[in-house]
Amino acid sequence: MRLSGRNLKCVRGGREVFSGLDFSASSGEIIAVTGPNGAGKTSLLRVIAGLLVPAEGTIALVGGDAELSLPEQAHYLGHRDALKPALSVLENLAFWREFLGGKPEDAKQCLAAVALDHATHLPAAYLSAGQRRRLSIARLLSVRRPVWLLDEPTSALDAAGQQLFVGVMRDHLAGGGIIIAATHMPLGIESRDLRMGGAA
Ligand SMILES: Nc1ncnc2c1ncn2[C@@H]1O[C@H](COP(=O)(O)OP(=O)(O)OP(=O)(O)O)[C@@H](O)[C@H]1O
Repeated sequence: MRLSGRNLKCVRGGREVFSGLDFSASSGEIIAVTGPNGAGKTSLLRVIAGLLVPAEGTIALVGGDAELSLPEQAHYLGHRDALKPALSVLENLAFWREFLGGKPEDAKQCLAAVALDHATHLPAAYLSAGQRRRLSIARLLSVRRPVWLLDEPTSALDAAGQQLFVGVMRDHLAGGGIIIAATHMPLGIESRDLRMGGAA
């Protein structure tokens, strides 16, 4: 499987954020998108996820499921955790499994992978920032999709959480997945760098 972007241009609010941007990643590869505030890292992830239309350029996923679009084969984890505060940990995961469709994985196992299985019935409103992030990471595991688009995935994670997340990423890559992660911090895993320029 190969995910690539060619000659991508992104314009937001009438201002060019980036142009002439190329990238490619094959199964088992992770790209760390780095650069200063405002460089366009989130915008690039949103373009790949199909949430923003590029002003120019193309994105292709070769070797995926021909019946599905790229957004249907990708998980987008934004830097804000998309959780419903009144629902419990387990109910939040159930919501996402329903929303995402496809074959669901065992919810308890997904929560165990991020060490949240002790808090399944706690309302999301009561979770700490790091626990909310762990629950968002469990969403990546709840329905298998080959492409992971991650925005500051390690923010709010403590050292143990970061270590767990490295294991989660390694398993995904070993299974032939692709990860594109925007980050200001080292991911703790060998990655290729895509450096974006621009001013704050
Ligand atoms: N909805 C919007 N309308 C207009 N401009 C926007 C919008 N969203 C983002 N921008 C602008 O696009 C540029 C790129 O923003 P983006 O969030 O992609 O940067 P980033 O590299 O992810 O930054 P950070 O490191 O701060 O997260 C910024 O100048 C930002 O102000």
